[in-house]
Amino acid sequence: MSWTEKYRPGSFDEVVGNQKVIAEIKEWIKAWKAGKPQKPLLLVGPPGTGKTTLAHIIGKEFSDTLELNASDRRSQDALMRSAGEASATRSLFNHDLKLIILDEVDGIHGNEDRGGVQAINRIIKESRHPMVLTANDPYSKRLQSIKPRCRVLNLRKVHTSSIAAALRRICRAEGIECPDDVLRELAKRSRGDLRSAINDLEAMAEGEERIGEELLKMGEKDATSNLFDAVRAVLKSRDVSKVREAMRVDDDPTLVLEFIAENVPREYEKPNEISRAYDMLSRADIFFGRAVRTRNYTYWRYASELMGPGVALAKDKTYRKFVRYTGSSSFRILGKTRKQRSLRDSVAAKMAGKMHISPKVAISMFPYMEILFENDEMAYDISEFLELRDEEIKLFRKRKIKAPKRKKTPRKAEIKVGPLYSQKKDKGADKSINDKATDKSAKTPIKSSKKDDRPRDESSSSSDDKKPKEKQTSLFQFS
Ligand SMILES: Nc1ncnc2c1ncn2[C@@H]1O[C@H](COP(=O)(O)OP(=O)(O)OP(=O)(O)O)[C@@H](O)[C@H]1O
Repeated sequence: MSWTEKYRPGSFDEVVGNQKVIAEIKEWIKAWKAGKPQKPLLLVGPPGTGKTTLAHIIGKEFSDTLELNASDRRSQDALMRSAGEASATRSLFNHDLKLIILDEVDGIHGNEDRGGVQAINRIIKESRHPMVLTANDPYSKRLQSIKPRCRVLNLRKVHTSSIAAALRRICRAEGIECPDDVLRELAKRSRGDLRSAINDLEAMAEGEERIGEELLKMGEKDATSNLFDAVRAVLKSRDVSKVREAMRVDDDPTLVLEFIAENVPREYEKPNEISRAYDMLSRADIFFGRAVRTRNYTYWRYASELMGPGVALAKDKTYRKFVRYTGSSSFRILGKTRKQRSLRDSVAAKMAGKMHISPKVAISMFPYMEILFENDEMAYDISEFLELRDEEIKLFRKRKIKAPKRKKTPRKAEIKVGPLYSQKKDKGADKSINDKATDKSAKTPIKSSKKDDRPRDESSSSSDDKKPKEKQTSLFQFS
């Protein structure tokens, strides 16, 4: 049994925080017992603050409890069948009062939930039994019509010092030593969510008798705490309903998939378990893709089942060990390589523009470029031709390129651009090479080349004959 269940308060005295709300609840119960029917209670508050716990404690004050999860498949008929009958029929004696609990009435649902709000409103209207509803989001659209029919009690996040005190009690009961500052830090990180604080404590205390600062560092979390709770539930448990519950996080579900995928081999030990888990994840990924392609987001449900319960049941048994879960390394890698990738793309775009090839083909030519860039002159010419910046050049060569010493012949650089490539078309490119390749004497050759209206192939061939052929094996040889 998880610690959150083990230490779930059984009476109002054990509930931490929200004492004003508890006082109002007690009055509400008193009124019902005195034969004065009351509006249903709507407990609204952040997760892990004790709404469900309070509903169950209230249930103990009545003869019976009928609990419905409003997030489950419930249509108007289903709700009325199960709760409607019970709510409308009541004997004349108050000791027969049944508490109807509707948990998470602001849940997220698909089309089959049409009529759910209507059904809830109908039950509220017709019920002669006390009712407690719970919800997380006070601004949920679903609550708009329900709220006016209820007595709304807002639960606040549990105070850090109260959470620390609750954790201290659990440590004492479990025989675990933990310094106060560590407990306070844990409480602070839970941001008012006592359930998450207890879950963290349990994970950190696994197999330990003492929890110290060091362990606290290991368990450090960021804003993605809910996400880690989901990962922990999937990897640590084989309880399908617990896993499903934990999978309901605010984060992008594909991010949850990434985090689970990252941590599977940290938790699972047998190769066939790991293989089964990744099989489930890859199937889930297919459904995510399908959902995006077809915009039919009901596919998410399949994905969620596969990456949640599917991965959880991929293991033969649960492992009792402390595992440090980490975020997805694929994002870290993408983050680290972002600069490199943008350089790659900008060079590919330049090559594509000048060489009339696609960026993809350009990227496939990078290994050849590295070879070509080993030669100083070639490296100089190509980078001039492509107008590469220094950092782009570094993609192909680490050493600096020295400007080649050449004779001041006007045609030389033009020829190097290569007879295959149309010099008629790309005068701009030739010019830039001429400008720099011919160094200080650049002006003369450009002038002469501009005046020259003859096709370059012919004009260049005579002077070209005398030059070493090797220099003509330009960029375009490998295209
Ligand atoms: N105020 C509280 N006092 C004592 N324990 C609490 C309190 N709030 C939460 N807990 C602990 O957290 C567990 C989960 O609490 P509970 O299910 O009542 O939260 P909730 O507010 O209904 O959350 P959710 O909105 O996610 O359903 C409980 O079993 C209990 O161990």
